[in-house]
Amino acid sequence: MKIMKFGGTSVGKPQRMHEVARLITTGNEGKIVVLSAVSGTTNSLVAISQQLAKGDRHAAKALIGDLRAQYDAFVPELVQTAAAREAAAAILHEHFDFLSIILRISWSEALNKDILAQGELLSTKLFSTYLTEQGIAHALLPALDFMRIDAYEEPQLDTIRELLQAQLAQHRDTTLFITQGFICRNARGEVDNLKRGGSDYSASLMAAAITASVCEIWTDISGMHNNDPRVVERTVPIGQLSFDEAAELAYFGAKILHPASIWPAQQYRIPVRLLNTMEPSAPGTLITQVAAARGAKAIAAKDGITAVNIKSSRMLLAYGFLRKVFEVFEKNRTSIDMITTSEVAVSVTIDNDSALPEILEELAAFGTVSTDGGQTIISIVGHAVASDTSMLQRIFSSLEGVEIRMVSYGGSLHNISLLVDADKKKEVLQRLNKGVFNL
Ligand SMILES: Nc1ncnc2c1ncn2[C@@H]1O[C@H](COP(=O)(O)OP(=O)(O)OP(=O)(O)O)[C@@H](O)[C@H]1O
Ligand SMILES: N[C@@H](CC(=O)O)C(=O)O
Repeated sequence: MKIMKFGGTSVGKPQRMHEVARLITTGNEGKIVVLSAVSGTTNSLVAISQQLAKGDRHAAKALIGDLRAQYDAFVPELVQTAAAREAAAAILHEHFDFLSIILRISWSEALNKDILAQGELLSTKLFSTYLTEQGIAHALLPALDFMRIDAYEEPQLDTIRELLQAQLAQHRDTTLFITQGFICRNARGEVDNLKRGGSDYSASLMAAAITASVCEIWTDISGMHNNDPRVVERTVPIGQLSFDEAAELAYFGAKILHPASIWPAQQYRIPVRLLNTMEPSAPGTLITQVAAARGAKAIAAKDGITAVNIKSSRMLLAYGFLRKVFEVFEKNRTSIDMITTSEVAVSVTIDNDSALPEILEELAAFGTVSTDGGQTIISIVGHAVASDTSMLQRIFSSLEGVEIRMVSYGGSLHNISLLVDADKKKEVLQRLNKGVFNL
């Protein structure tokens, strides 16, 4: 059995859903098809929720009206028969009814999660209606019945496996299943999600739960490219990556994959394929345990980084200082990406500044603390890239004149990272494309 995950753009138009139906009905292997919300829907739901949180019901209502109009136009192009249109109208009625009820109740974090879940519920139900209209046998599996996260928002893979297997066992004669990405239930039993872009993570967790033959991630580009195609003009697809390389790229900003989506596949040795719905015959990228080649494969950029600098003469010849610093971040559940130290100073970077005031207050006990916001981590990733003896020279000569705030080299053989001001990101990515890949 395999997993096929289709992202927002792959289900973003009725014609694209028709194309997805063709793709999932080729071959005899059983499939669990994981869908994202129609592209733009989750952004709209976030905006609706934000207006409600601010108490602006009028603005929220207008946004709900706009979203409804988009779905009203979507349905007649998706399905043709009266029965299917009636079924689709009932689905819209149910979910937009919910969205009108929320205008009358007070906002809470739990309600926010319920609002965000509507996108994947709508896309899967509408897609299922189309499959039914086409006479394609399938079962719609409610992800809320088997996707689980714990109190620390970590997926509970064993529980997911047990619950998903129980669901599949109820449909022994079915070989095609449709389910929602992104959404899950939390430790309190409430509707929750795996964070933005989390449908990839859902797919990989499901692949691990059923030990799938492959986890296919279908999107709008033919595989992982060597650089961010949104920023750099000339980029090329990468045929093969190891799990370690893909994980580093996803974590350090390659948007095509959710950062956490590699570990479940890697743990259960399930190959991951990145494929293009718009060009299904393109080879895309295959991600497996081993790296096919050494050297730089791709460059990624991670935005929204803050550097925290601690200067202290007490650090001089002292031991245990770094442990105390790290404990502050651990206590505040904030992970560190890059670190550099000298004998009297340490700088670390974080991508989540929600606990920054608490962290700064606690660090002040150790020395002088300062921060630099608006930073970007640029990572050059590839198997053993750090042991390529000409790599550092190529990186630095292509970046001559650009101020580099931090360098991480040697922590991982597969990654060289630089911290630069966010407004230098585009220039750095472009210059490295030439310097590292000759493109
Ligand atoms: N290195 C890279 N290689 C390929 N695509 C990249 C890379 N870096 C950024 N991207 C962007 O990632 C996009 C695909 O990811 P995206 O998350 O938008 O897909 P999606 O199929 O809409 O999925 P979802 O709805 O689940 O988020 C591409 O359109 C591309 O612009
Ligand atoms: N719909 C969610 C999840 C996903 O598409 O992967 C989002 O836009 O973030």
